[in-house]
Amino acid sequence: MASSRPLARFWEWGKNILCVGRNYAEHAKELGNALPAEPLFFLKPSSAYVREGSPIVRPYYCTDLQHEVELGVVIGRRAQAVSQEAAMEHVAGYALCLDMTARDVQKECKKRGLPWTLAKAFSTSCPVSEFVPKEEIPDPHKLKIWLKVNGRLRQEGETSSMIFSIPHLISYISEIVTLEEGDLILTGSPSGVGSVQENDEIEAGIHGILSMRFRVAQQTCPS
Ligand SMILES: O=C(O)/C=C/C(=O)CC(=O)C(=O)O
Ligand SMILES: [Mg+2]
Repeated sequence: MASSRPLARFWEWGKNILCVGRNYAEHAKELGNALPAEPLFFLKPSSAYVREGSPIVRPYYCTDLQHEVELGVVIGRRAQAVSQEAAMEHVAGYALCLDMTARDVQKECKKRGLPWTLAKAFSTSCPVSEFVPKEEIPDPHKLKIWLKVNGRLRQEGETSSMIFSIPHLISYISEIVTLEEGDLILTGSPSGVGSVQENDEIEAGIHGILSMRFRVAQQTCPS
């Protein structure tokens, strides 16, 4: 049953954030990864959301915080094992997202065969833009997403370059995790990911649709 809560504020719902990785060939290559045979995904908690006006906080245990700009897909209707053909009926809209990553920690986790939670799921690791209703984006595979740090372009990618399309991702994920209204899927980052420092300003956008800005802050080490 549809909820009466406005999806335009989906980040307040406390629902799941599912993040797809290695979904752009150039990005998989820049990190030295093979192309995936099927979608790779991981989770962030909903407390990872941060909105414009609040900073992205680099965790005290991280020495290399990196940006990944990604198109987010907001689920509007429960999806359990849906076909690719039916998948888009479950989409309510889109948002621009950053998959902030403690890259040094992720590298260590990969080396030791540990989960990526410390690298990907910390508080403020998921900055999000305004919600864009699906009617305003007739084809989500024809978007240009970009990211600048201190005014310098770092990332620019076409969503047409995704290895697995949005219907493919929804269908695949929904066979494993039942998707619910208010859930968000981050569809993976194009190439150009890089480090940010305290006080840097990150600006990111979907060309012709929206942009957002965040400042980077440093978490103090808990005593
Ligand atoms: O395997 C790695 O070294 C890194 C993978 C990622 O961080 C995956 C993503 O989050 C992405 O491609 O967007
Ligand atoms: Mg990512």
